Amino acid sequence: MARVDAPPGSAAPVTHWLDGPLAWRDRLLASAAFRRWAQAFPLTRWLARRRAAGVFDLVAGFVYSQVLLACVQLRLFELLLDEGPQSASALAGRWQLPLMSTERLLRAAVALKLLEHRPHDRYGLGPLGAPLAGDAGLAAMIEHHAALYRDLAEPLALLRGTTRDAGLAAYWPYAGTDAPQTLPAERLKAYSDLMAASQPLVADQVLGAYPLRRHRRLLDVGGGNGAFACRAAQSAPGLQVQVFDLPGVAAAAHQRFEQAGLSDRCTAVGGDFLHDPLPVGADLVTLLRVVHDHDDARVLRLLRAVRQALVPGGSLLLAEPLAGTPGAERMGDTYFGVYLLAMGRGEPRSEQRLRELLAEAGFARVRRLPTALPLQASALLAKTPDTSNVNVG
Ligand SMILES: CC(C)=CCC/C(C)=C/CC/C(C)=C/C=C/C(C)=C/C=C/C=C(C)/C=C/C=C(C)/C=C/C=C(C)/C=C/CC(C)(C)O
Ligand SMILES: C[S@@+](CC[C@H](N)C(=O)[O-])C[C@H]1O[C@@H](n2cnc3c(N)ncnc32)[C@H](O)[C@@H]1O
Repeated sequence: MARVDAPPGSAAPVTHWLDGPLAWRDRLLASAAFRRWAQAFPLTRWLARRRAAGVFDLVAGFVYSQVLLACVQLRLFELLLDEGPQSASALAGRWQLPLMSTERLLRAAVALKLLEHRPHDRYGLGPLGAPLAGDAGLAAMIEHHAALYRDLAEPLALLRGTTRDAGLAAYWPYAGTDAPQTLPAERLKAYSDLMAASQPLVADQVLGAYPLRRHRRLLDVGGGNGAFACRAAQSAPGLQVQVFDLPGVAAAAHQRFEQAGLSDRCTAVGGDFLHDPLPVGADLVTLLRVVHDHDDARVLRLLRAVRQALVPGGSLLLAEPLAGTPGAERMGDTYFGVYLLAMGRGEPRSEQRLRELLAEAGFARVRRLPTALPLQASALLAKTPDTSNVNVG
């Protein structure tokens, strides 16, 4: 259905032939009498129950999240994986928590499928808890949400831009300044460590979708403290890898390369990718979880700089969660839409919008690389024209 916008400044109401039938449907669903009928009538009861459960999940979502946070803070999933099923009293003793509240938490986690009841009154991992056991990236992300939830405590203040406790804006200091290269190293460390911890979630998708062996030289722009660069170098033994990030972050990447014994193939350059020239000569540039942090004007500047830096015929691999991902719509428009609003800059973009920006920056063929779990990252591969990089606008 095409969206119909009122022309700017016009007061004439915009209508569509579907408005009438949809208004009728809305009034029906909003009617308590209809809902009473639908939940009592055998043929519609299942749908009424499913809708009610859907609404309930929206109402209770924060409670679910905090049950999960308590499990993560108690390292419950790792414990059950390493030591097997446990009784409530054993866990209460270990955690020095009252037995009653331990049981309350364990039963809450069972209902959320994080845990399962096991024979002899014990608790084991459930189907949603088991994948979390030992996943340091997800655990770090779950613990990090405390800052997001502080910003969300008053959602209307967030929408009006009057939030008092700017948790995420302070956490991501580059989003609130036009001089990010002057940020002190200690303000870069917390987010860089979180990105490194959660980078496997992205690297698994990217490297699964696009093996790097065909490339000679990779430039990871906004590459953080080098976690992806190390994975990339390990996945393709002939590859030279360079990270470009803010000076304090690039210094941390340099240290990581030394510690990993990869300094002969991995290097790091510090600078501001919106103002400083990028190192030239790569045949592949990666932008992983970078573009959605910035508004369109900055993204265009960045994409043009990337195009300049690439050798003719070189490729750009852009990976991040996309808006409108089928089956993961809430991840893009709800989660990242709100997250980036709280951060103070950027937006989740659809594949179509990214294609437009890439075309405007002078990239030629763009194709979607299917990733195994688009919820975690989608990937687009764009090519520079085979001729030299002149006139990139
Ligand atoms: C064999 C048997 C018994 C059954 C077989 C049935 C079967 C096949 C089951 C499948 C089991 C399975 C393999 C499950 C796998 C589950 C997985 C992989 C779950 C993964 C979940 C990932 C999640 C929830 C990721 C969340 C990511 C988040 C919240 C990321 C946040 C990122 C942020 C905030 C980034 C910030 C950066 C910025 C600022 C936006 O630039
Ligand atoms: C969300 S993080 C992603 C890091 C990494 N690509 C990953 O996926 O783990 C964005 C990165 O872009 C870097 N960045 C933001 N603005 C920058 C700028 N103007 N110049 C250089 N790097 C910048 C940040 O320091 C940070 O490392």
